[in-house]
Amino acid sequence: MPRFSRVFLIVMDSVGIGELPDAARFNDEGAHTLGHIAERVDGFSLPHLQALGLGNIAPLRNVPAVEAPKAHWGKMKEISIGKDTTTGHWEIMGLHVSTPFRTYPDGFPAELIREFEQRIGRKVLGNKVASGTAIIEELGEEHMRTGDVIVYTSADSVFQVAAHEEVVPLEELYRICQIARELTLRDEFAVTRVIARPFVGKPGAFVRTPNRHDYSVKPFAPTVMNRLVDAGLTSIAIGKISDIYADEGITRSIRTQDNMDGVDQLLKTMNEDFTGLSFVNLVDFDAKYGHRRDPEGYGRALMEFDARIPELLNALDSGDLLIITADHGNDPVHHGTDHTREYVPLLVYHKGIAQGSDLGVRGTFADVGATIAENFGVKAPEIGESFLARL
Ligand SMILES: O=P(O)(O)O[C@H]1O[C@H](CO)[C@@H](O)[C@H]1O
Ligand SMILES: [Mn+2]
Ligand SMILES: [Mn+2]
Repeated sequence: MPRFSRVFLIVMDSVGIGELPDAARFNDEGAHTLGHIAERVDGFSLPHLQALGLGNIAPLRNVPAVEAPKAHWGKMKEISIGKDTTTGHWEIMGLHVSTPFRTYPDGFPAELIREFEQRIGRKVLGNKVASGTAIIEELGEEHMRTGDVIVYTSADSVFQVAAHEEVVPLEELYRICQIARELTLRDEFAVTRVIARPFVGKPGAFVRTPNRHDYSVKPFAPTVMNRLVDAGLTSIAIGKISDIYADEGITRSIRTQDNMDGVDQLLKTMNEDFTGLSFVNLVDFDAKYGHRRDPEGYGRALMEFDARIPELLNALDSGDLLIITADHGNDPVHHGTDHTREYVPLLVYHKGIAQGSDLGVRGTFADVGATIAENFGVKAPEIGESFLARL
């Protein structure tokens, strides 16, 4: 019998809590996603996360440490060489990404673009590092005129294809991305994720739609989620989770529209009878506010999430475990528009905690995966130390 029959895992995408010791290697000295938002945003407060012990992890303006946190608290270090979503999530589930994913700071090689253009029957615009909203402003009009697709990348290992939904119908864009996926599985053009980035609207007022779709490579080894599925347990993926793990180790996948929908879907699974994991990624923090360097928007999104915490806690049964964490930072006051190399917060709650305890600074994100593995009695990942006995 597992100690907890259901584990609910929430990744607040990009909600980092201060620079990692090796942040300088990533040009991220001084980054502090939560800290800088708290400093910057007037009226910022997170009363429910505060009650769980968020302010006990690190000093945050208006989110003080509390005497008796309702949850166990700590922060976790990333040992993998990377600060992208895939690396962070794979490490959470027990993989050490020791060879960084290949990136393309100067755009993709001409041979790849040529072959891609031939295969899709359209030309390419852009082919450079860019912010997704900026590049559609820059090239969207030309794209609408010519039908050429916009290709861009970032500090992550991503091949992103942006196209207007009325110029390139969604099915075609997805087909185009399948072709890009095929081409970038080759070693010489390796890319972790191909992402369809459809948008709508008129020049000067383009908006991206929720029809984004990611095509990720499969994890290079079985994750804790694979072990759960192999043991006949349930593994529910909500939001981007199925994309991030390329459908590996997942028994059911639920798409979401936004953060609040992600919380709604997680709550629905709390009303279901199952044994295993229900795992949600809340991507708006990162995609809508972190990359856009919008601390106010980010702060509001955090407060909106905070307001849902009581519902989540109430929906839990006595045999449930709730873990809240993140996958990397994305400090909205940091230079550039990319992720930041940070610790991630760790809050662990179940019914019947008289007073939470300090789980300390965890050596790897994989401590979460190791805990889940031990709880369900499946093979432990090669990295990570379970904190199950501390709960
Ligand atoms: O600027 P946008 O298009 O949001 O892209 C961001 O989203 C990508 C995937 O999460 C990241 O690699 C970053 O490039
Ligand atoms: Mn992420
Ligand atoms: Mn991101």
